[in-house]
Amino acid sequence: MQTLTLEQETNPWEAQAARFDFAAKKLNLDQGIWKVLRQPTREIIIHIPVGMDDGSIEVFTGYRVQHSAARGPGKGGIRYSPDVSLDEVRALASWMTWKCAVVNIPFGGAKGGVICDPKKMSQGELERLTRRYTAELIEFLGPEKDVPAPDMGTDEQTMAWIMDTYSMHMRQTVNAVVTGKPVNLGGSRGRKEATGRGVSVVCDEALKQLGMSPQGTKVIVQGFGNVGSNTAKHLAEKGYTIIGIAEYDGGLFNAKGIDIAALTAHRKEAGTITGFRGAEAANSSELITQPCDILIPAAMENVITSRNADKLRCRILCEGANGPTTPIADEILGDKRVFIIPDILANAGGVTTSYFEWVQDRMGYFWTEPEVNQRLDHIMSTSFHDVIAYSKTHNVNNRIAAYMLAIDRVAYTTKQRGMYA
Ligand SMILES: NC(=O)C1=CN([C@@H]2O[C@H](COP(=O)(O)OP(=O)(O)OC[C@H]3O[C@@H](n4cnc5c(N)ncnc54)[C@H](OP(=O)(O)O)[C@@H]3O)[C@@H](O)[C@H]2O)C=CC1
Ligand SMILES: O=C(O)CCC(=O)C(=O)O
Repeated sequence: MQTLTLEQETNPWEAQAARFDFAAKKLNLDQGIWKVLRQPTREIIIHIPVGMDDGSIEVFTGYRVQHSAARGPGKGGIRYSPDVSLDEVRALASWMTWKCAVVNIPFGGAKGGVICDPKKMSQGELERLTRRYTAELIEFLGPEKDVPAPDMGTDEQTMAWIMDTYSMHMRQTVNAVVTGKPVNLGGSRGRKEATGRGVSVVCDEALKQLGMSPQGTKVIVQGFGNVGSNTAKHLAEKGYTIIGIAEYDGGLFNAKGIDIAALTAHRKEAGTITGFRGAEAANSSELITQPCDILIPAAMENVITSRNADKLRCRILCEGANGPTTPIADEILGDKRVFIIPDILANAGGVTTSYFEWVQDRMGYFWTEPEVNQRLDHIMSTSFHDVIAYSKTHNVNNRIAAYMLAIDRVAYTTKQRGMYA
């Protein structure tokens, strides 16, 4: 892994491939299956014309990558961002395959993205973009084929538009085609908070593993979107002290702990975390290198690289975001004995509750929020211990253990089905 160039280091697809190759080698994976699982099955690129509010026409590029359907339908979010690229979506689709396998739910992996800036678009423009993106993908999506969900820049309204467009084409309401929908359209209770809740469960398990307790445990969270804000909320409710929040447009620090409920209310009103009176303003990139017990990157990829990994001063790194740490940074953090809870385990709470949503939609029978949360907590804590056990048995770090566990499960199914005949 040390031979990677800086360009490869920050390319999410190369980062995914480096971990995959390393884990596959450790598993002594059959060469043929290795080749099958190393590449996505299908990569779709579309150019989407959208009538803008000012009367002009814009053309947006979108992707849907389906990595593997060995264990079930493709599953994974759709990202709206100006920086999204095919390599990023490829990596995210592969991570979905491994993530679903780590938590042992019956899905493969897929991911979508559209190059656009949702913050600069009106609701009408976003709706037209989403509907045409869905229409272009119509034959590739479906409850038994590929089931999208929200990711950065998309939300439950986006999912409602996808569900409606798909249903119009099918001439009937098909709510199981997406998850992360509004509850009254067949969304699952608990889905909105599920990723952050799941992050908090694996933090609890890590503390037990290391002989620590939530009281007195200091946490810094990067990102205060869906994952970051809900992670902070659940950890604060459990007694952890959230001392820092690092957002794109500025950070906050309070050694005594930030009142997360008050910050959430402030952000709702002001549209930003900056200007919050209950903490000092702080530089976001410096904040993630401040001493803390747990650092939780919950914003985007490549925030921990060879350039800053040696400066981190956390005991635990819990990856709420997908791909926040590069392979070279992994090695540096390994030398520093940082306990890493890898993304494909740590943030799997979202897709796990998406699985519950898909199950409920197909049954037409909906669970209460405590029922959903209890099932989620059970899967997250069991999966944490599965990964730790794998890491001990095979004498590898937690990330490689999670990849090995996942690859082993997907390889087994691929082979058993004979998906190469
Ligand atoms: N939503 C889900 O259920 C799941 C999401 N994930 C992953 O979690 C991560 C976050 O997703 P999600 O919370 O849904 O996305 P959101 O769009 O809801 O939130 C992302 C947040 O990160 C902030 N941000 C972006 N770049 C930076 C940066 N460089 N430094 C600090 N903050 C930054 C954004 O700020 P601003 O608004 O100012 O741009 C925003 O608040 C992604 O990696 C995603 O793939 C993983 C599993 C499930
Ligand atoms: O909920 C889902 O189906 C997928 C969530 C997602 O995109 C992710 O886990 O990265």
